[in-house]
Amino acid sequence: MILQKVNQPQDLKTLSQEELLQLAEELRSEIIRVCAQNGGHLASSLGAVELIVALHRVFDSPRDRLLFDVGHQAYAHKILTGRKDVIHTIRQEGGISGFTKVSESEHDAITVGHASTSLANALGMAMARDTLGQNYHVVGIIGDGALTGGMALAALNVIGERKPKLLMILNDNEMSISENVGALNRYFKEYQTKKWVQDTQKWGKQVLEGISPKLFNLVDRAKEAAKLMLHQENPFYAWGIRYVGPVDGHDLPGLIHILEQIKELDGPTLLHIVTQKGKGYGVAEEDPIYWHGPPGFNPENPTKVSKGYSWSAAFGDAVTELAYQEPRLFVITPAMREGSGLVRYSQTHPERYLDTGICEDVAATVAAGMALRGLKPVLAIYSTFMQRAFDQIVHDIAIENVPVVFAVDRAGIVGGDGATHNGVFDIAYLRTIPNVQIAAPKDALELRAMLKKALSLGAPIAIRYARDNVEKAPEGAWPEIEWGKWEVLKEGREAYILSFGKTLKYALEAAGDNPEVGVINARFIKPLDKGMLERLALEGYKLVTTEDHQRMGGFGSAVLEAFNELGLKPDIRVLGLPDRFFDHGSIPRMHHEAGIDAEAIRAALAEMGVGIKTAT
Ligand SMILES: CC(=O)c1sc(CCOP(=O)(O)OP(=O)(O)O)c(C)[n+]1Cc1cnc(C)nc1N
Ligand SMILES: [Mg+2]
Repeated sequence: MILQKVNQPQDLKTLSQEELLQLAEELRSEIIRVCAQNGGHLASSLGAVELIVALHRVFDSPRDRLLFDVGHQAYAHKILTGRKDVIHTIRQEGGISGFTKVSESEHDAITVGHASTSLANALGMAMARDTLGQNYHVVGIIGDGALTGGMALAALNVIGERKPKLLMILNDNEMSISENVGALNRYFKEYQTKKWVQDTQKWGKQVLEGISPKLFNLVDRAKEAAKLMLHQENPFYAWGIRYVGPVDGHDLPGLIHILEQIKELDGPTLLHIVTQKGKGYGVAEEDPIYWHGPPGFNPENPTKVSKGYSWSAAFGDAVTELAYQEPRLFVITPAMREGSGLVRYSQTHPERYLDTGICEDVAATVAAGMALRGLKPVLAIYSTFMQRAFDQIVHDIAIENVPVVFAVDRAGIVGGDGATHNGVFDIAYLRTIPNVQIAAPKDALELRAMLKKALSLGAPIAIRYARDNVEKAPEGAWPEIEWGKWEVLKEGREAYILSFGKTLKYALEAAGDNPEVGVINARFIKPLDKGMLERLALEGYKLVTTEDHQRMGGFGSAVLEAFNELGLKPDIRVLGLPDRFFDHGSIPRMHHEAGIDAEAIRAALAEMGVGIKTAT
């Protein structure tokens, strides 16, 4: 086993070409083994194996900085940089992160999980290096999906102007999570199929094989001039960035060779490599969408498992039905078709479906434009990724009360993806924006009721739901809902627990059959049901609020502010996530640690002296 001889990247420097090829296969097997055990980003990591081996052969991490965009494709990087003995803990409680993480290793140049940040970060590092008179390589590795993000494209614009010595590697597998979208993606798809491009590549590879880096530089300059004369429409030229490729991203010797030849080139260079997502593992090659991030599986007999009926599926079923009733409904996703439950909708209503690519900011403002001109847009977006659209929600939607409905998925702690993916800030940042309303359904029926009502209200409305399974609502069920009114789920003689969405189950568990304690489905977070709040306070009830959201600025904060406005001071405890990040791990355990579960609610009730009685 070659991997036994490799503990740090410098151990790659002495391996022969055969040993490097063998190492790549061993890394592939290890990635499959670990993902079979833990689940994880299998297809992306398999597709980046040769690239990562070549990078660590040619460059000197951690002196040279390797920045992986999103960081989900970096399992081989983790194994080669001193973490092979802990790779089996990836995404597990107390284990290593599923993404690169600065605090985890000196070899992890950036902490990521959200897409499109690597190039801006790489520019910053290259400029720091040059300003401080230091000398090391900075390499930004970005996927074709992440390159659809505005941050990445804007960074290219600045890089092309500043022209630092910087290597960017476009890992192009024509996939995001779904098939990739966008004009750049289409251009390169066509570009690669052009006969003259393929012939030039072949000729170029032969020529480049046999020449020294110095001569490569001369050839490169001649090629640049020729391409400019041919008015090569390659967009990277417009950005003033040297473009090299496309080359085979699984040809390990070829990759090593080309990296050695371009690593010393001055100015910004983009190496375009073509890879296959899922490379080397049949099922993942055939279906890179399912195997992008599968749950655990049997590596000998890998089969797809159903993850159960989720809130995402409930949303997808609801909009698919609604679209038949409402011809102006239009659904947008920023590159999360599968994750947001929209596969069936995209097939049944393709003419009213848009995948913008990984650009939540653009998606929000496109929705605004649609709403301004008479459509009824629904933007399906994860809570955490909606953070990318904060200004667009204020500037393009809320100020003019533009009617966009946000279907906010993954609200709350999400588990294996960890801190970069938890959806725990949306209430805090949305409720401060005038005109924006926030609702949280308790089940699929209430989701349907809220969705249909929201589309008739003509206002910006966020409907948030967790990463969780839910009972399927009957087809054709469109119940009414009294907008802005909470729902008493259980009467109480002395106290009430106010909660919504996922934490309602903790509230009901804490109340149990105790006649002293009631439970209210506080399903409208903005506007609050102030009439209910006033009644509860005036009638002297003790109150506990609980939410799977930061305590600071969350629902509980809103309730406290409301009592302050009402001039009322009930005995109340506000439970929510403490002021820290929650990494990957078990959701129930993190809820317990955060103090928002049934045990914490009971403790709060006891602290207020609420009698723990059982029904007589
Ligand atoms: C992990 C995660 O959350 C991923 S990985 C991924 C596709 C990336 O495609 P790329 O071509 O860059 O890489 P590839 O998988 O190797 O093809 C998306 C959309 N997401 C969700 C997502 C959505 N939106 C933002 C801002 N960041 C992320 N990470
Ligand atoms: Mg890709």
